[in-house]
Amino acid sequence: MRAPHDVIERAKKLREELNYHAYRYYVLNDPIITDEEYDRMLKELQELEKKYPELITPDSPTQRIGAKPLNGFEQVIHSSRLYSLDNTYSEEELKGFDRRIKKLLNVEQLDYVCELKIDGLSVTLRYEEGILVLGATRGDGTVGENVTKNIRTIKSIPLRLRKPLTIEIRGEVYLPKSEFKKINDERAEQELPLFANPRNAAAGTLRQLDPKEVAKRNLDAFFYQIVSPENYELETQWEVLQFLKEIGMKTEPHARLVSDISEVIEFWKEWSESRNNLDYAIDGLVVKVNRIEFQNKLGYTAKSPRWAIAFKFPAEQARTKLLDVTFQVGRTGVITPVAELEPVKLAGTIVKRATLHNFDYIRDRDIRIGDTVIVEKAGEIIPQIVKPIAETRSGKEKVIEPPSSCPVCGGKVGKAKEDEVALRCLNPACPAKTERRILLFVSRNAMDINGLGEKMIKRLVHSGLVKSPADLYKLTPFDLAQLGNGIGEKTIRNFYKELEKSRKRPLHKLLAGLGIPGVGVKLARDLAEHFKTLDALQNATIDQLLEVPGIGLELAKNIVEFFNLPEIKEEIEHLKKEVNTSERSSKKEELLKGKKFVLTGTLKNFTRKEAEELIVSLGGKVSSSVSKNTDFVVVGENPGSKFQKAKALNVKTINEEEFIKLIREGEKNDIS
Ligand SMILES: NC(=O)c1ccc[n+]([C@@H]2O[C@H](COP(=O)([O-])OP(=O)(O)OC[C@H]3O[C@@H](n4cnc5c(N)ncnc54)[C@H](O)[C@@H]3O)[C@@H](O)[C@H]2O)c1
Ligand SMILES: [Zn+2]
Repeated sequence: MRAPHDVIERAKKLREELNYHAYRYYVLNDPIITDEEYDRMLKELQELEKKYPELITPDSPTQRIGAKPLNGFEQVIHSSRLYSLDNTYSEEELKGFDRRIKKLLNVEQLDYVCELKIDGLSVTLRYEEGILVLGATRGDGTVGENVTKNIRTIKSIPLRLRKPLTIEIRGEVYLPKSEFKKINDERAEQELPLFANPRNAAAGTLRQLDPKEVAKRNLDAFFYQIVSPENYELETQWEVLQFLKEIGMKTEPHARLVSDISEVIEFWKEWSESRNNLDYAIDGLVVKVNRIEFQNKLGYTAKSPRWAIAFKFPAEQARTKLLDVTFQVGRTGVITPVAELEPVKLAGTIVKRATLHNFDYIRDRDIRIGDTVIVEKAGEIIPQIVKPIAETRSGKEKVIEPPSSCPVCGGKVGKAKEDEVALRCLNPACPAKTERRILLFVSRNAMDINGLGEKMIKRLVHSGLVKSPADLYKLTPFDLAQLGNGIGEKTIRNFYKELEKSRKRPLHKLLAGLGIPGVGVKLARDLAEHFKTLDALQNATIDQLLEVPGIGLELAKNIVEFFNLPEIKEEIEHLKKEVNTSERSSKKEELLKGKKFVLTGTLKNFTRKEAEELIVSLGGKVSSSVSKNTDFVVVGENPGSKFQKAKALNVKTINEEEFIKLIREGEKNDIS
């Protein structure tokens, strides 16, 4: 039967759309539709192609997986293909899968292994005689990217196996949720686009060209597959998992062996509920036929194994009404439209507001006030509006117009650069901008001026007393007292104490507080270390900036541009008169010299990585196990066995507060 014209057109449209979104997802790591929407379109195309096989083109998204490797990495031709997985969101379809393969195998009963489906990206590792020699991404399944150097930075991946095997092992690299949240917080602070979910963040991280940058983010990995398991006398997937553990690979600890599809469904229900308790994102289960002999009999389609299926959890989405749109003005004047929603329950919390990103986003999706919309929470980030449901419109919905003037100061709005998506308030003196700039300047990672809360900053800015960070240093007690209510003598005294301390902070703190586009806490440190003084950095050329690891051309240009802005030049002249502008670090590096630290449990103010970096920057050492030679064990929440061991060995333990004290000590010494 020949496909009718409209079907041909529809298939073409779907192919184009799917290819575009696959490109955004796999190559740019920046999807703009949800996985559920993508999967729905893919299913529609699959069904059309099933009915009219002549519609299948070699480039159809139903025939291929992933994407071509990025330029910049050496290509790796895989020894055997890496496949994608078929997926379903429905119990009925899962039962259909069970019936189908039992029929194909001609058996009554089947064992399955249920594994949690980690939302990361697949990698394949090659060990030769026990030594890690290659790590590669999946790419398009046939050709991947050689990311060995980046893989080596992942601490849980052994560089040497417990047995001297030559073996190829596959698994999933992921970014822990806590780390994902931290990276997005940093990006939000810098007004950089956020990663949509941990998977995109993990892919964006592993596919960076600079392993040093990769090492700074705590990627982790789980493994679940061995190529040619028969060669190691393994007969089932369950044995594969045990074997992987034996040779030193990390496997996901919740996998379960079951003997019936109903148990799979039970397991799926359990995890749909408790998925949020894990520190890694999972988007479903992977259900695998346990016997490898059966797997081999079933084989593969163009895209995926016939012996496995991803049984996905429903997306964390809900429908609600868009009541209104308000506007938030950021530090650089970016105006973000915010959806005010009829409160709705989503993944256990009540959501009232969600981001609409920018006005192009609104226009592309034709979102209107009064619409019924889909809100989604992806991972841990702020909820976003996915799209309106146009069918439910009454005709009274209102088109959302970008504001013609700044909602805070009434100033002119426009785009800073022609190709920019964001709309900005162009008034350099906009109080909303000033407020945000001051907030950044006084924050803990920057100048750390305690005792200056959001409210007080608001009052200082609105009274006109503070127009820039340097103005903080010119405030008189009289100015402060004048602000009225709640600002007593004690508050004022405390403020001056903190302000004085901040004058002597090292350069990297100042840099972190200036709001240089694209420069977060870590880069601020790197820049300070490299250039030593603010003068040197201010006068740095693009070439000199490129010498700093982690700084690319785009960023270097932005930094130069930033320091050339007349208002920034002026601001810096003022600041130079008030605060230290050099990175004096000699004494600081001595502070913890030779001291050995072990960390256990979760800290509230730092990630593990940050704490480790701090210790190292102060001359200390961090090791992973407690011994008699350990000087301090820093104990966070829910400490592990290291805490017991420390007590048993009589090693000094300190809590987070004491740890912070120790470090503050470092900063004081550094500046005195
Ligand atoms: N939103 C978008 O624009 C967009 C675009 C393209 C693709 N996607 C999404 O990407 C997905 C398709 O991507 P895909 O081809 O990588 O497939 P997939 O992520 O759905 O499933 C296959 C992958 O699962 C991973 N996996 C995790 N745990 C596993 C385990 N225990 N055993 C085996 N594999 C495991 C492996 O990396 C494997 O490659 C779909 O869910 C689709 O919605 C979204
Ligand atoms: Zn404004």
